[in-house]
Amino acid sequence: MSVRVVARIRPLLEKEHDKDVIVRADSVEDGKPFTMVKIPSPKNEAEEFSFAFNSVYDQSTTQEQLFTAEVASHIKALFQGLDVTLFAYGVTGTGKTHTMRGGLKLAERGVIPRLLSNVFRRGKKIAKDTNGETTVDVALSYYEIYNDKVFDLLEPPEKRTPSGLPLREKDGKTVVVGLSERACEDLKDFERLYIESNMNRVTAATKLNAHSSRSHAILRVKVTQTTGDMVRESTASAIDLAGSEDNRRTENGKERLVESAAINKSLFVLSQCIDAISRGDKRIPYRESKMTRILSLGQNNGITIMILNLAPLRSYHLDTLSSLNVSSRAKRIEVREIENEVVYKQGPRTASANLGLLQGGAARQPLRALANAHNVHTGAAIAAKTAADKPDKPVKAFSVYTDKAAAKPAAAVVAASVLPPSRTAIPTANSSQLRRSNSTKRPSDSADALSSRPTKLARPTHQSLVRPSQPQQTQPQPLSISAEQIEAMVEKKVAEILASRAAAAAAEAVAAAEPETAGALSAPPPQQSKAMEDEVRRRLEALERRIDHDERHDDTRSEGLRHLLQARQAKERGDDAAALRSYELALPFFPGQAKLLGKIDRLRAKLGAAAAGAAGDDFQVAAAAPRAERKRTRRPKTPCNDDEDGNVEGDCYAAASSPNSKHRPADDNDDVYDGTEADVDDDESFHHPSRGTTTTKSRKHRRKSNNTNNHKTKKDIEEDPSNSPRAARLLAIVNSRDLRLIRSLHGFGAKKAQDLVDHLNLLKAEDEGGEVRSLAHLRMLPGMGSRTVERAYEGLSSGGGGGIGV
Ligand SMILES: Nc1ncnc2c1ncn2[C@@H]1O[C@H](COP(=O)(O)OP(=O)(O)OP(=O)(O)O)[C@@H](O)[C@H]1O
Repeated sequence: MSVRVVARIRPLLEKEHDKDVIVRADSVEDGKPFTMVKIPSPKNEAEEFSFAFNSVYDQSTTQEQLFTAEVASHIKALFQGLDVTLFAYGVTGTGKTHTMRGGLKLAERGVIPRLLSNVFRRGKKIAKDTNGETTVDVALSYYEIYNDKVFDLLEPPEKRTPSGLPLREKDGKTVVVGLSERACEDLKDFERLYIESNMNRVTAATKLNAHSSRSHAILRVKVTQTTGDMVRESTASAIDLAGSEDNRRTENGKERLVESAAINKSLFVLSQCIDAISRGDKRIPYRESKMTRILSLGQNNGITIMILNLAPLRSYHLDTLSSLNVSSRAKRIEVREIENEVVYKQGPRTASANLGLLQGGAARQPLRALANAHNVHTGAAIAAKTAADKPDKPVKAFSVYTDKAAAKPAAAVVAASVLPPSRTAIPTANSSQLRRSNSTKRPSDSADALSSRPTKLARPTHQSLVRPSQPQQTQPQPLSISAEQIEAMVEKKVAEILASRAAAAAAEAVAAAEPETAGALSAPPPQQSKAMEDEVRRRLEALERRIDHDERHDDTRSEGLRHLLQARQAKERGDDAAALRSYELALPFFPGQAKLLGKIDRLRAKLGAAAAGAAGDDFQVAAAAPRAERKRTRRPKTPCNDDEDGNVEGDCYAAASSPNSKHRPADDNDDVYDGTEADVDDDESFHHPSRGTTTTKSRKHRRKSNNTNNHKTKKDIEEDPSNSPRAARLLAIVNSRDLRLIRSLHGFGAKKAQDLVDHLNLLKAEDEGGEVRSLAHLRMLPGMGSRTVERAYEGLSSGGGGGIGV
């Protein structure tokens, strides 16, 4: 199934004129629905370009018509376990937000509120039809990608960290770590939450749109259907992309330009992904922007609908052509229309327990991908045959292992009760596919079941679905594998290997020495046997370690990553003590990781040295400063202002040539440990915005240039300890949190000032007082640094930032 791409041409707005209209909807034949967009060539008005789409909606299309035609039919599929992704794409001011969100009036409501309304209605109907046997829960998460950083829209802006939330890959999907989720009871509940969260979204007036979205907004609606032990989860994602902008037309100011660059970059990456997929390239540049990582076009299963929004005006001519080009290529993207698997809270059978064990203990209905599940039409021949037998069966792009031979399992019964025939009608988009016939299914306990099934990555069962402990003997045993069982399996394998090697070696030796006795196998020479044994043991140990690691990996990794994330956030706050604690907590999850150990050592040394050197420090904090802050502030005498991650703002890279710094690799500010690269976001997601994207090169450059200021910074500030009038004045300005005053400091732009205020608010929210009490403390805040503090400090003496007298 391809991505469905539809185009919507918006009507003229107040000051727009008919004479400027150049885009129109057309059909291939008179009387047929519109499927073409026509637009003249920019070089020759007489020549017209045509772009074909799955559907085209002209200026007269209402919100309701669009929803009914494009979205309503997929709600059924959503409840059948398919994920549904809807996204609006187009130039700024073409109606994306109008299409997705719409207005407040009933008729003006966009796709999102209508989708929710339908989801709640269907959920209620299911509960009613099953007499409450099936419950439907709806939960929302809502976030934005602003300047390539992810922020939770369900949380107030004060709670944002400058670097936003990191991404990780889980079960083949990109997830946002630390994103909140809110249960939603009904439409009213949703509307309250949605309106509230939209206030947190970054929008601003630009020349092209009075309420331009400056971020990509992603709403995820998780639908969970529970019937007894069986849980089916599916997600509808509605994405309102920010619009591309031609900055020659927007007359954007500095801040808008930065946003615009981030928006344009991510949309450019999206168009590159679309091109690469439609060309069949192996490498798709998803990872080059967070938006494309999250959208995962062509990688996600389920149904994807792209709504291309167009303005009909000449002033958009080139932009319109460009977005028509990109989106018409998107039609070629194939999406696997695969339902999410049903998960059982409790294992329905014991026969397949071993399979469950090897797959990480998750009690799931095992699925076997079709040879070409990617293209669901490959099942057409089977589909045609099956259609005649079972016309009401839903479509699947995989076959299900059944346990027909085994005692009647709960699985089949529950599946039937959750999706009664009346509700398993094939979704429109699905109508060409049919379920494979039962003849293709194999019982899960057949002899070859284990060997012939494709390997699946072990996935941790969702916590809420973890099987409750079973006290009764008669209940199926929990799916787990003990260390003894692993040991026994490995022992057995090793014994077999040893025996066969010994036999082969003995046969070889005998054959070489005495051909006539070749038939009588004797033991290999003791030395050779010993060497073999050692070798096998060595491999055995490695295997054991790997099994042990694999088993624990998924479960523990997220816990470990959580600690790493907390450590990073603590560091961003400048709270080294908390960072150290979190790193130490993470250590058991990444045992022996050199990088992590290095970080811990450095932090310990830093905090220890700070404590030891506190008495002689020129920048002692005031006695009233909180303990954690004192720890942060008492730094080693080295005028090094890096944040132990190598993120350097100030003068520390005199230390770059010191023995200590040799141990610090250039990319040492990744919280990436063996096997977890895909899980923790890149470096840049942890960067403070004011630093921009820090490449190793630029970091080196900065280190170099900062070296030259090394002496000066320390000397100057030493002459002016924190309690000097000038320092007090600087601190008073900072602590005022007054953006205007802070911006008046030398070296502070709007962004730096805003970041500083955000950070102080964060400290306050976290009960750390939110006051900066010394220059040393100030230097340690994210985005600050010796150089910044020095400039601001010097600037004060020459009259800058003079709004506050002390
Ligand atoms: N189908 C429509 N009917 C009526 N008004 C529309 C329609 N589409 C867009 N508009 C109006 O056009 C203006 C721009 O629309 P909107 O803000 O949705 O654009 P956008 O593509 O989301 O822009 P940006 O990318 O800058 O956020 C708004 O005033 C909106 O109300």
